[in-house]
Amino acid sequence: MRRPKSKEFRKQQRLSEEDEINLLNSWIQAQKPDSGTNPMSLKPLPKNSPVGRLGDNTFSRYAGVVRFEQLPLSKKTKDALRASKFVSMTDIQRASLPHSLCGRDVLGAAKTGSGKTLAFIIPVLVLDEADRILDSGFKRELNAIISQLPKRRQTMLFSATQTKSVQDLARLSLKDPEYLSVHEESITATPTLLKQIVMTVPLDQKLDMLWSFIKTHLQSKTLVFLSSCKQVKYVFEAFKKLHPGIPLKCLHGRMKQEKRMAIYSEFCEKRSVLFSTDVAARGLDFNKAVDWVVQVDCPENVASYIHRVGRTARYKSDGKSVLFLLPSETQMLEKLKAAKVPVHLTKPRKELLQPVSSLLASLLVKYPELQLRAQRAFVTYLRSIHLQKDKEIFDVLKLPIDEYSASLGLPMTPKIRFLNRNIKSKAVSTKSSLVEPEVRNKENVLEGSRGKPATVVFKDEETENDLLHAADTSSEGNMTSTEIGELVPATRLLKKKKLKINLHRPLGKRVVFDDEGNTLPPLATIADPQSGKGTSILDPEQKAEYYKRMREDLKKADKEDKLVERQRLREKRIKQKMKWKGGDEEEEDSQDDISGSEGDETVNRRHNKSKIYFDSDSDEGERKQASRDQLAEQEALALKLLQSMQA
Ligand SMILES: Nc1ncnc2c1ncn2[C@@H]1O[C@H](COP(=O)(O)OP(=O)(O)OP(=O)(O)O)[C@@H](O)[C@H]1O
Repeated sequence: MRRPKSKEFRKQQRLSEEDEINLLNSWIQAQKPDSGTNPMSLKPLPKNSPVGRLGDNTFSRYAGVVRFEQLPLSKKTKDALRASKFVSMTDIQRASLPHSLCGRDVLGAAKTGSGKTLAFIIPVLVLDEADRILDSGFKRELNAIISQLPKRRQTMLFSATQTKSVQDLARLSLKDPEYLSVHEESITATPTLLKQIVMTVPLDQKLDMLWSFIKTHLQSKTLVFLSSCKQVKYVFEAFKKLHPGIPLKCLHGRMKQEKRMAIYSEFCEKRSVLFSTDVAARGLDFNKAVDWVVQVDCPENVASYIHRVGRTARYKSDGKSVLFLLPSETQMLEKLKAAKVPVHLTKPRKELLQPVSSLLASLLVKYPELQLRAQRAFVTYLRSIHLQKDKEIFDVLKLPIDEYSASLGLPMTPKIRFLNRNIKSKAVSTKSSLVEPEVRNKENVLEGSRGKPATVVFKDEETENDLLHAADTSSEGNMTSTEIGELVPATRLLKKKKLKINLHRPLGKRVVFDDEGNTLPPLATIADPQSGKGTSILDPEQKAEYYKRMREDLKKADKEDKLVERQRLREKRIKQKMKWKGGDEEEEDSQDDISGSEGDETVNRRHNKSKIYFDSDSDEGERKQASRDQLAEQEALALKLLQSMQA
């Protein structure tokens, strides 16, 4: 048992802490770097040169040093850094720590994964992801926080895509902040070890493409970005049911914080695919490297792109990313280029495409709740495009909605009310009539999905360079719409005929034609004494004979039907028994996909399994009885019919 520390000991400790603070303060004040300078431009201290107090009032220089040990930090902080194996500082830490330690406000800009967290954690503090926090979406929350802060304070703002807007900074009352942007001279805005690929993919091929990517990268840790919670939920649930051979997980803003943390830790530890919204786009450092970042839906702007891809290739690791761009979104390439983001435009190849739409369609028949998810995913995607600010890139009117709906496995295109309302007026002037599919001109809507049948996809991991077939150009090459069309033609075009119901058509009349093509009234072949067969049937004796034969035929057919039905049920029973026997193994195999994704679901599945066993058993009996009843009913009905005809 730990003995309580004596009063005297605590006093001693307090005094020595006070002494340490006084010493640190004197050191900080004596060696303050000049305001407006970047300490990185100073020479590092020579190795083994003394650190701390050198004489009565002389201290070692701490601006420009490279090791944490050389900074005026408390013993506790230094011990913790050493224990975490942080020895040398990164650029942003070297540049900002000397200023922040002497109490100055800081505006820090450095690439993703470059160590900004420690740069503010050490002096503490903080508004991280500054540009996002200053976004209008967080206005109320930020104002509430600021109202609780003391007037005299030190403020530091950090981001990989820093804001310099005077208006934003005024809101936080920054006082002469030190602007420290350590990668401004860099030729790229993203980490050097990040390999970035862009592919144009028509909307209705996105899921085929994603599925193919996952199936060909089973050994990778992959982070997939989609634009809404509902899309994340649908793709996660549907793909999970298809068992791709790698654990799947999902993360979105509707999850509780504890659940998010659990998924985050699991993803850090295990090779898996994480489907996420932008909730995972910023600040998250997955400590066991993410191999691939896949952006299925185009990010809202370049800043968002940079943060998303920044989840891989962190600090000194390498990483890869791929962005699927719709043919109508290729403007994004120009914006990335202007922001110094080096992307390689890659031609997808057809050999490895594994279409998933038909599998999804079968799943949706089997699981009605999944169909609901698919409908929601469909609507929220269109809404997200509709709400995007950058209209140069995002144009909901250019989307092939019927094809997109079919690609999600949906049997019918759901109604899109918000578009109906907003586009009605525009639809008059625009050729693409998204809200009125029956008059839509296919040429306009299927932009980029014309041409040869399925090309596409990804390369196997081991032979990656062969699989990701480099395009003629990098992002510099402008693509014409014809090129785009040839590049990624549609996997399939599901054309739907609009069925028209003619309310005025005559009802209940069957038209019969004779050999010359003349119309005859219904049942004329039986009733007309001149028409061969009909004559004989109307003869009473022959009629009786005819009904007798019919009855016998019916009985015979009934017997055969019963036999076939019995055989079918027997086979089904045997099949089911075999399935139950082999069920345990199958369940274990599928655990891989289920475990980690939704913990409680594993338990539910186990429950369901036994439930299915008993339910299906009793179902079988009921079904047998029902089919017997049905046959008896049909028999009785046929007899009744014959009798009434005889009468
Ligand atoms: N001085 C250091 N020495 C070694 N590793 C470091 C050092 N500083 C930070 N790291 C490591 O680098 C990785 C990235 O750091 P951090 O998460 O702070 O990046 P960031 O710049 O905040 O990125 P983002 O903009 O994406 O939030 C982390 O795994 C962190 O542990």
